[in-house]
Amino acid sequence: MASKSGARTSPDKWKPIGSQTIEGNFRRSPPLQITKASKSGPFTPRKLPNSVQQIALKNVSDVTKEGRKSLNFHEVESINSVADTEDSSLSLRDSKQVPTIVGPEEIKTTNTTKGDDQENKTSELGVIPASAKASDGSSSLSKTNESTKISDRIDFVESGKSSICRGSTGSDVSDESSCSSLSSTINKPHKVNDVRWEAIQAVRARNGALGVGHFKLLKKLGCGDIGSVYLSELSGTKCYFAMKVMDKALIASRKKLLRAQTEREILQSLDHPFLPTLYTHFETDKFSCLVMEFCPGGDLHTLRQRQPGKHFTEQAVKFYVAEILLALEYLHMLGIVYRDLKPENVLVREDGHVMLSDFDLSLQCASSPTLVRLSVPESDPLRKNPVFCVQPACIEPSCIQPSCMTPTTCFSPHFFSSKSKKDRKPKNEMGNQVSPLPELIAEPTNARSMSFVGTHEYLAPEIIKGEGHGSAVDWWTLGIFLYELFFGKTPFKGSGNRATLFNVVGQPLRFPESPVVSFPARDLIRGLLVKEPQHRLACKRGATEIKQHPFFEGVNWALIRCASPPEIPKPVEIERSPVPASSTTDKAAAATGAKHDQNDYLEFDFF
Ligand SMILES: Nc1ncnc2c1ncn2[C@@H]1O[C@H](COP(=O)(O)OP(=O)(O)OP(=O)(O)O)[C@@H](O)[C@H]1O
Repeated sequence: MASKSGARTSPDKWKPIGSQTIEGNFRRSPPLQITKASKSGPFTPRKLPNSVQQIALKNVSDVTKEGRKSLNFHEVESINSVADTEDSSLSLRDSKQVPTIVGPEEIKTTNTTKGDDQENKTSELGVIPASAKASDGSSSLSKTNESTKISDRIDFVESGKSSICRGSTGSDVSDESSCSSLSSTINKPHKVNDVRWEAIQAVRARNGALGVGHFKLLKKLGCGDIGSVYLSELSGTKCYFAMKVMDKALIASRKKLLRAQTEREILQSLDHPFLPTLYTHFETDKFSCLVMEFCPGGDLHTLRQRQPGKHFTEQAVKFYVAEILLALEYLHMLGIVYRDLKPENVLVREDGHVMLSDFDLSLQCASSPTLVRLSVPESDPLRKNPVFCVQPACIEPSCIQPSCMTPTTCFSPHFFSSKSKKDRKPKNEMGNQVSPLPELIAEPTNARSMSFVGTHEYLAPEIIKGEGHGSAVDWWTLGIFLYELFFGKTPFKGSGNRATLFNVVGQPLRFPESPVVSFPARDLIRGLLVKEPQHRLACKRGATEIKQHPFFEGVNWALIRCASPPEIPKPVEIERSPVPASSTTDKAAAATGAKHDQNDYLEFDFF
């Protein structure tokens, strides 16, 4: 129950940065997720009756027409996997339209829900016809070996959908103790100076466990596949949070408990400047709630659309990609393959730095980060004073705080190299730079999944081809991400999702003539978008390889979080005045079953 006490708040007057344009902006469809159970033994495709497959296929087709949605079609477990993230489901990560296929029961539900729509969607993800056009019209891909493979993959996906057996590993993830990388929500050493963390701890110390009664829900921020997110205030503290509220019965009926659990467990384990903080989580009879850091700056997709030409400058791209790279490196260290990188999943914090959100498609597996000492010449001062503060360790406050007293100097100009042009190495030598520092290799190299997971335009070729994938998919998606931030579009987008998949596998990478993007930037994108994962940049030494690329030349990795962001969101306004009856918040409240109490806070009947 939302508190009835406290000053009056007008949730609809709350204005996040860019809220004026966010609503009007085109927002890509949320991800499609097709999932099949993980299993612990060797993968054996199972088939459901054709009729069932057709229904499943129709729903895949349905979502593929919608645009950029994540696919999550888990077919085989990963080696060393604690758990692949999903139940056996096919779902559309769309707040309005979320058909889900898990087992026969759920297919039935979906069938009912989708009704007439299904017929004309069947062909979209069916076997791709021999004459299928594979690109935006400029180039076509007739049925070659590659296209045959994609078709086979789609057939495989279809057959995979029919398996309703949840693998034995599917429930392992529930046991926190079974995954050494997961730690308690309480244990967040990097939050010691965080006022929100202190406020939460103070309530905890005073009242014991936190519950929904400690929060005022102010505004609905958005809706995902497994829950709705609300701006909330810890009562009496003026500390704001994003609270994700998940209807337990609903997610259970849609076989998404495992996804919700995966997300919670991953969030619990995180303590990194560019990843979300889970302040607390609690359950009511009906709802499961995650209280996270609130990002008032919206997501990077929306922010990009507000830029001149709808693309970021090189300096801005460098900043955002550097932060996301560190986040991915940290995740890989924890044995988490993220799998769903895209601008929509990158949220802009109050201070303009970014964080990667949305972990329900991630793969958890084992990782053994290794510190590799490179040979350093006798004369090198590093030999006497070796620098052991490798990148991940540098997120420790003790490591970077002293240098962070003047935040604006960390990124610009010192974030970048101050070398003059003539001091710079020729381009052909640039790729061979080797850092004398110890290198951390954080790749979960043994991770392998056969799941069909991600967002069409971001899917790595090995996922589409069903060859099994590992952490290299995150480096592929980083390449697409870079490309999109630079050019305002993704490189392989076709006229439909099927064409996009063909293009990813079969079309060469091309760059538009404008905007003009530097050679190192294009070189990095090329390195990341190598179709064979074993030849892709970072496939061997992970993020370390990418950090050493000339595009990031001069970046002070340890101090990025102290650097000046390209854009800082305006402070959040929360005007405390009555809410007009027709307000957006009222509509959100009506949609979610919430209503305003006498103080204009959202009050949830279901609590
Ligand atoms: N920490 C946050 N701060 C601000 N807004 C947030 C935050 N987390 C989520 N949101 C908003 O809520 C929306 C729903 O988030 P949520 O993570 O539930 O779904 P999603 O990102 O669409 O993906 P999925 O369907 O996989 O859950 C997001 O699109 C975003 O606009």
